Amino acid sequence: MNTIHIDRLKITHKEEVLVDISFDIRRSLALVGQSGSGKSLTLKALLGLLDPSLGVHIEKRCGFEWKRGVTLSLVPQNPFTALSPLTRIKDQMFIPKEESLELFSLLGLDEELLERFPPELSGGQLQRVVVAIALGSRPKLLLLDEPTTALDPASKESMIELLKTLQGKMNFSMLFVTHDMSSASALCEDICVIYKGRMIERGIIEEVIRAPKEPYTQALIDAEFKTRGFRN
Ligand SMILES: Nc1ncnc2c1ncn2[C@@H]1O[C@H](COP(=O)(O)OP(=O)(O)OP(=O)(O)O)[C@@H](O)[C@H]1O
Repeated sequence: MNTIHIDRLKITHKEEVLVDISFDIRRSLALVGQSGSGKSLTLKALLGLLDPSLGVHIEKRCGFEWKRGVTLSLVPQNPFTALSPLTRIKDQMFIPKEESLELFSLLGLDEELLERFPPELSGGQLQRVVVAIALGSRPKLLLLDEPTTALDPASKESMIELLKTLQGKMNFSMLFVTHDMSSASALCEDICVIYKGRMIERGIIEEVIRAPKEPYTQALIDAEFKTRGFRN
């Protein structure tokens, strides 16, 4: 697995610089920050899906050939709105049936679900279908936009374990965008903390959680773990 480098990703709106960051993705990187810190803009810029009113410039990106929907796939935040409710799941897979069956089996989904419409599935099942669709092109980099937000704690945990298993089997890198430190640390090896569009701290996630250098990182950790006694 190559390390993916993103060098000076800059997003502007008129005179204002909304995002200006560089980061490396080894196996898995969590981009963590509060609401409005620039996480979604960063993902959209990588996908080439930014609002045209915004300026975007990426000085350099390397590590693999960037092709949206082929080498680069997105697991969106909300599985309920990601799929067309009036189209059977099988007609939203866009890959041969044998490959859909293989992915469904890897994801622990019953093949009978392929015949159903999205509203006939649970939130956890829908999220796994969305992951199956994203993995259909065998991407090199999987972008994850808070994909566990809509799930209950047990489904959240099993989704994270599943993503790690799939990564081992299918060999892709992950960029996980979230404000949730506990999910970030459960899924990723590295972290980049983002504040107002700038990287303020990065490193191996376990080390950053154990000894954060920045008060902002500390506040994110406290917000997530304090009540559960994580650090005591
Ligand atoms: N089209 C736009 N034009 C101008 N400013 C924008 C636009 N889109 C986003 N912004 C601003 O850029 C900043 C970063 O927004 P972004 O959506 O990336 O935040 P975020 O970290 O993903 O937040 P959340 O966790 O709430 O999704 C915010 O201040 C937002 O108001």
